[in-house]
Amino acid sequence: MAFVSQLSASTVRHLSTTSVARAGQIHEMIVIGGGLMGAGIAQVGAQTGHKVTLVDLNQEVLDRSQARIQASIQRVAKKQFQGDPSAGETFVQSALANLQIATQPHAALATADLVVEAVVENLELKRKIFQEYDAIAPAKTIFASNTSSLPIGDIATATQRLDRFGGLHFFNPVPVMKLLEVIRIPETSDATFQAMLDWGQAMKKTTVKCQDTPGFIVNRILVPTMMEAVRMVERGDASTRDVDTAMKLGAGHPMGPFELADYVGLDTVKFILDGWHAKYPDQPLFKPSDMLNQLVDSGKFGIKSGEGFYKYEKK
Ligand SMILES: CCCCCCC[C@H](O)CC(=O)SCCNC(=O)CCNC(=O)[C@H](O)C(C)(C)COP(=O)([O-])OP(=O)([O-])OC[C@H]1O[C@@H](n2cnc3c(N)ncnc32)[C@H](O)[C@@H]1OP(=O)([O-])[O-]
Ligand SMILES: NC(=O)c1ccc[n+]([C@@H]2O[C@H](COP(=O)([O-])OP(=O)(O)OC[C@H]3O[C@@H](n4cnc5c(N)ncnc54)[C@H](O)[C@@H]3O)[C@@H](O)[C@H]2O)c1
Repeated sequence: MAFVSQLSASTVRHLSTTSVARAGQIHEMIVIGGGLMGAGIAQVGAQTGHKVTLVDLNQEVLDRSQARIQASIQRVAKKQFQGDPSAGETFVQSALANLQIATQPHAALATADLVVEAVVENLELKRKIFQEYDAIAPAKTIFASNTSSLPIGDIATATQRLDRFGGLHFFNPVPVMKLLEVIRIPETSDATFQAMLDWGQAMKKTTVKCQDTPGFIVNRILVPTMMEAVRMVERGDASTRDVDTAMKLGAGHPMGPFELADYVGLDTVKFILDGWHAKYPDQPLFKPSDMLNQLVDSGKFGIKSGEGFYKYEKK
């Protein structure tokens, strides 16, 4: 004890990180939240040979996640193993064998190398979950959030493992989008950061590194771009359809800004924008928009509600 008290704070931090899952050694992972993103992360983890436990609130949600994962793995297999259906089937079966679902994390947490959180975008909920997990997870376990817009540091401070905390931001649809943003807070240790980068590679994603700043890289550019498109339409400078056509054919984007906003959900876009505006009121790029607010107020959330900037046929 006397020996420890003589060590500098940085040495203590270094010692505490020696037990972190070493680079390239993340085999067992837990994904919290089996919605759109969590199901995709769990799927890719299982497809790439990780032992995955997907945790959500109840069995009904988990059954829906599992069905979505199964359908998506079939699509991946069809594409990857064209002309060899039996190899495709082996791929599907071995991926599914790597995936467990659970309403409680305890059993999996005893040996997990990594926890990736993908529950709804709510700071207090994320903090509460990580605080609970922190009390039971072994020292080696790295914690990460897939948040789109919340500061990683604000989530991490609910735990005692700031050196083993970071951001792992995936893109929708996770099985298709090749990018993974790996985010560090000032306290993230080098060993943790390297382990997250190596894991991104093992997940067959291309990783980029970013500090804990609003929107990281992609959303910091996408959200203001989208809002600039909305403001153009609000001013009557161009139509939504023409802006989308222009950005697809003139800038090579797979979706125009309005199509993309409807795809990710207008409620999500508004939530992100309002959060950033509240935190940075002088930043004109984050200014709210009447058009976006009116759509969300009238329940027009995009594809998921049947209408946003465009109308969609209900499936
Ligand atoms: C605006 C800013 C707001 C920010 C909000 C925050 C959001 C967040 O933080 C960041 C993001 O995610 S930002 C958002 C980032 N996201 C973007 O920017 C997305 C931009 N969009 C795209 O890249 C394309 O439009 C898609 C890939 C979505 C669809 O591709 P498409 O060609 O238009 O249509 P297709 O014919 O249907 O699909 C073709 C093939 O893709 C495959 N496949 C598809 N889904 C699959 C799945 N779930 N599983 C497995 N496979 C799947 C499949 O092989 C399929 O072939 P199949 O023979 O049919 O099986
Ligand atoms: N949708 C996107 O395009 C996108 C892209 C990148 C990142 N994200 C981020 O990923 C996270 C999840 O987004 P999503 O679109 O998958 O949301 P979603 O609403 O589809 O899924 C959230 C899931 O979390 C579950 N959940 C809620 N409370 C829980 C708890 N206490 N324990 C376990 N599970 C719980 C819900 O039941 C639901 O299944 C958010 O932080 C979001 O900002 C979203």
